Amino acid sequence: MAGYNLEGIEAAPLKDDVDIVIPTIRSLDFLEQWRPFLQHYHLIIVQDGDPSIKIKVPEGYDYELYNRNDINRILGPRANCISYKDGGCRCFGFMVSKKKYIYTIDDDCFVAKDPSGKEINVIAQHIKNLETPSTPHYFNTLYDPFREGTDFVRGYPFSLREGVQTAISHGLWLNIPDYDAPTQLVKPRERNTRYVDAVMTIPKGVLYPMCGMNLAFNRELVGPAMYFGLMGEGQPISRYDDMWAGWAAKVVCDHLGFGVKTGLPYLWHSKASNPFVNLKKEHKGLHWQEDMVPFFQNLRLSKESDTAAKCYMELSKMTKEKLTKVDPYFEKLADAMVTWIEAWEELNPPVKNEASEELNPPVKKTQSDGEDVKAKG
Ligand SMILES: O=c1ccn([C@@H]2O[C@H](COP(=O)(O)OP(=O)(O)O[C@H]3OC[C@H](O)[C@H](O)[C@H]3O)[C@@H](O)[C@H]2O)c(=O)[nH]1
Ligand SMILES: [Mn+2]
Repeated sequence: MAGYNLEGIEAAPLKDDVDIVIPTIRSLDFLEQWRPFLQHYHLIIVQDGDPSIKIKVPEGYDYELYNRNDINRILGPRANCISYKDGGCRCFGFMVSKKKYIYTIDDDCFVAKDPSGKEINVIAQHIKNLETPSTPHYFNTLYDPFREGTDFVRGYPFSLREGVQTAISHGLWLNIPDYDAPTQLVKPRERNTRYVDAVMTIPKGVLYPMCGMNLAFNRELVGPAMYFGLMGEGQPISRYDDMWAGWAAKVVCDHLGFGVKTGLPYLWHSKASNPFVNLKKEHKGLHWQEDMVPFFQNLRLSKESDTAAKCYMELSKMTKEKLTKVDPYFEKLADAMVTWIEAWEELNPPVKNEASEELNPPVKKTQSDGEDVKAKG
């Protein structure tokens, strides 16, 4: 055993170091079922769509809620980098958080059970994934060597067994799988009933389709690279928010020496969005991904890019240079990537050392109707 025994992790691990970010355009009733696992954590709710609609947050949760008016007020002209009418708006929550870890979940996701019938504590598993090293340089055939009851197999070089810091933990889904519209159309009744008891590191140099439905990451390592793009209303593409972020964040993690894991935990995805609507939203992505994926596979970031923010600024330049020929949209996206980093750095100024004057006061968060956003419970 490689020495990380997190099996006994308590029900609400690191509750002061995690923010739960939820994009919503419908209802938050799903939080009732999550109380045993999520109620101890602070929520950042990003309300998409019409800001005049009042979203009800179930009693007992501590939260901040931001609608479009709040985003416009806090970011000013830079708000135009945050998607409207697309789940990608969630990344605003990543930006305003001050915590080390983010867990983001969709509002049609529920608690799943493992094969023994035990309810799955997604946060506890994501924290285990993030708090134990990844092994991107050499594949361990017994999967995650840092889990209880497994280890590195014969032939695994000892020089590589320390692993690297884990930046992203990508969870999966029972019931409705995250299929694209064409697949959903030809397999409307397909349900994922297969629970695979494994966590594995995605090897360095390999991309993957990151889904934002059940996702956790270390904000301090990779936050600036987790921009969910410019999608939704007014844009030629939607539902590629998490894909763009996943490709970008993976090349940044590879470059900075961080790891990405996928597998456990599972949640129960309850709602199949309408495949015909989805096809309209994502059809350009189905074409463009044949160019976007090779773009990310072939790019090389410079050694001067030694932080996620610097990597992302370099990525923006490369996006403009290499993808604008695919569609002029990518020039607009490249500019939005720069705006995102500028906004991120304004809301998350570098921490000054003890000797210097007071840290910048945190961004004042108030709701659009003027009352202070208070931790509500
Ligand atoms: O205009 C919108 C649409 C949705 N949301 C919120 O985003 C979450 C995902 O929405 P939904 O469950 O309807 O989409 P799915 O097809 O199941 O999700 C996949 O595709 C879209 C995203 O990339 C998502 O991460 C994928 O899992 C949900 O919380 C909606 O309320 C929104 O804010 N604005
Ligand atoms: Mn869904």
